[in-house]
Amino acid sequence: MGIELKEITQKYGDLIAVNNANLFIEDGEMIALLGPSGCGKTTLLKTIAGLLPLHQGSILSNEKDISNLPPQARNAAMVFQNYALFPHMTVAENVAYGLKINKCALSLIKKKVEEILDIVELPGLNQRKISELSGGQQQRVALARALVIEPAMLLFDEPLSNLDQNLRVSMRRMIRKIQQEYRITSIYVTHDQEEAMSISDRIVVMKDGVIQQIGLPGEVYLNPRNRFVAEFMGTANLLELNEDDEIIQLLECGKWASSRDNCPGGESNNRQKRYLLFRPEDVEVGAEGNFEGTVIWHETIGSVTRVSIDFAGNEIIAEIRNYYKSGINCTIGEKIRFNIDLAGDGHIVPD
Ligand SMILES: Nc1ncnc2c1ncn2[C@@H]1O[C@H](COP(=O)(O)OP(=O)(O)OP(=O)(O)O)[C@@H](O)[C@H]1O
Repeated sequence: MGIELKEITQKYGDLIAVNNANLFIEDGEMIALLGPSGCGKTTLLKTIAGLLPLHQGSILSNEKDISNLPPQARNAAMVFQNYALFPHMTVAENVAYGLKINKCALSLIKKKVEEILDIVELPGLNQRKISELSGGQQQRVALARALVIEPAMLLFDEPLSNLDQNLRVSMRRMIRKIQQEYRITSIYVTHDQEEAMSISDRIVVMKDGVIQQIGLPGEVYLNPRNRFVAEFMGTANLLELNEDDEIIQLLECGKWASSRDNCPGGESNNRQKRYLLFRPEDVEVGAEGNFEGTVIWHETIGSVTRVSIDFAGNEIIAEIRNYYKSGINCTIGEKIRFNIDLAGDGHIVPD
């Protein structure tokens, strides 16, 4: 089911929680709503679910206006951070709940519950009480309960926030696999850019109630529309440009200078601050580097080492792969040489 949000504005009293949101979600697509706490993600999700009355705008589902339909008529299922399960009921009773409400035959309920528990990899736990399950298992039950009613739309509100890192990774793979297999149109709210990138077809980045950018994960990462998106999507090296683009001259990068008219930031108003953006993986540390800076700090986690370099008063973060085998020596306070690869996806971004 395709969903279209048209000029949605939501308010709590005087506070504008969502400001003129426009978005088209394709049938079977998984969209991540990404942004910091308080930016309006949950408000937008609840609005789509019908849990909040619409202040302004409209919601279309397969071109039919559903703006005023009650939640139960929208054929949507929600999965929340806090699982929202009935603790005194068994796993099977929790999963069967929606089917019972829909007055399904008992034999069908039993079959469906077993099938769905298999899909979320919880076979054989039908009779366990919710309180006897781990957090990860409880979230799988919540997912099973959402899936079992075969919704046209799945809405996730930070469903993995309570789980540890390893479980989050395995759960998000499971969610993505099921979502793709059954092609359920889905919206996934998160403040974690890594989760958004890994789970979705497209990402919608929000700030202060306003959609900042909509795009494929790679697009939003490589070509952020502004400084906020650049920083929210991962570590960003941002060198502020003065009116003469002094830093570009300093970098002596003709290729970059000639490509900058093609990027959105390149056309921005001159009075607005503008930055040259590149990511840590675009900085190549090595003795033959054209530039020199001073090491401020460095840390190694697994195979990746991050080095912070003071470069003409700007802090640049570089990434070194296999530092221990690389022969590169990072010592705090010592000079280090590096190159910056702007040829591919370096960009000028406005504030
Ligand atoms: N019921 C409410 N009454 C008044 N203000 C609210 C209500 N719910 C949310 N808000 C405010 O609306 C804004 C958007 O909140 P919302 O919960 O949609 O953000 P969010 O991006 O989902 O945040 P989080 O990631 O912390 O859940 C915030 O400023 C919040 O304080």
